[in-house]
Amino acid sequence: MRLRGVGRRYGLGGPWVLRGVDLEVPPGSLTRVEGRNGSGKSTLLRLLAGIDAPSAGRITGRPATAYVPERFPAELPFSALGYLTHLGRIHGLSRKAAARGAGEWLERFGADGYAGTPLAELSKGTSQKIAVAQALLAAPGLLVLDEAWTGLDQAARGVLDAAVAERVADGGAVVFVDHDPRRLAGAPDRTLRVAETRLVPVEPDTREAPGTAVPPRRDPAPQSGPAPAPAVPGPPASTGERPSPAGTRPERRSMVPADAWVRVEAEGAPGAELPTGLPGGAVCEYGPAALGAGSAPADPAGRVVRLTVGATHSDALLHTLLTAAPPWHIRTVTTVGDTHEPTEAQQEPNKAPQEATEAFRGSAEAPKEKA
Ligand SMILES: Nc1ncnc2c1ncn2[C@@H]1O[C@H](COP(=O)(O)OP(=O)(O)OP(=O)(O)O)[C@@H](O)[C@H]1O
Repeated sequence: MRLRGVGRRYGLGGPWVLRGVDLEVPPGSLTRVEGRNGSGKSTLLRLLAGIDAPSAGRITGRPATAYVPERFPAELPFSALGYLTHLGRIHGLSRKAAARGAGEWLERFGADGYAGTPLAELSKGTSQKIAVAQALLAAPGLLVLDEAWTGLDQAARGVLDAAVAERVADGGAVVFVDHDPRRLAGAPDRTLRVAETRLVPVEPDTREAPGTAVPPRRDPAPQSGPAPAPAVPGPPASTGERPSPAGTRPERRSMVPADAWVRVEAEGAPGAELPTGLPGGAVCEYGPAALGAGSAPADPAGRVVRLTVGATHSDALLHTLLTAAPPWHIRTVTTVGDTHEPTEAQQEPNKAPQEATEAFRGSAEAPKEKA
């Protein structure tokens, strides 16, 4: 997708919020947008998402696009499942595929217990899960996230981190804004700053040190169209380099107490072996060939592992799993002993609190643990 000379101002003769923006958004790229409050980040993201039109310039080559707004329209007269199914249909899925995708994403975010709940009755955290799920379920070519992590609990943020990595690895483009400068740090191909109506690239060496889990894409991203000549070109093609070893990165600031534990359940490809030297001395309860097998039964297919690690090493562990060759699919991320992070149970005291911090349920073989 390309933006050429794009400008936006509100109202006739109003001041320009954006002006002369030239930008290429290639497939398989991850772009962070930053800038001061009121600088025009959301304006740019709405233009990218196609829900607002430029006052000047042109946008061409838009792929199927999904958008997570800053504020979710909670007043819509739908249940959570009905809304997601409806949105799936709008994104072009068949009714069956939309309903299946809606159910899967509700489960993955640990919100399947609220499938029949009207949107207006959902907590802020669950509403945000629905807002994110509606964007993810059609696997869009362009995913635009405006502060999408805000309001999500720790486990759901991990699910979204993993979903972003999956989208980019599948050749989708992701553009995001987040108030936390460390969000997906180290993963974006580029960071762009909105400043005084312009969009300028941020040099990597002026950025804060990285420290989170989502890896750069693993595969070279296909580049399409003629070579760009914009002020802000697309990110360079992947070199196919392996990311720096997990555990060498500074740890991400987290609301999870340092003495909490994080349990990760991951599924490998047939024959996949766990990377050696897992960060933080991760304890494997069960897995292929009963790796360090404990009391829990091994998954019959031998492809599911459950790893427990100190919270300060969880990002590095996720990073290691997601960047393994072949990568491991993250099934659940459960915070154990997290007393600070709001859980669904805490947000919605009248609703069933079971498995409150579970990102999504494991298979029938996977033994359940109370967090
Ligand atoms: N619908 C609108 N009508 C009029 N002015 C608007 C509208 N939307 C945004 N603006 C103005 O455009 C400017 C940029 O707003 P925008 O929300 O894009 O900034 P932002 O960088 O996302 O801000 P924040 O970080 O606070 O979310 C602001 O001055 C804002 O008041």
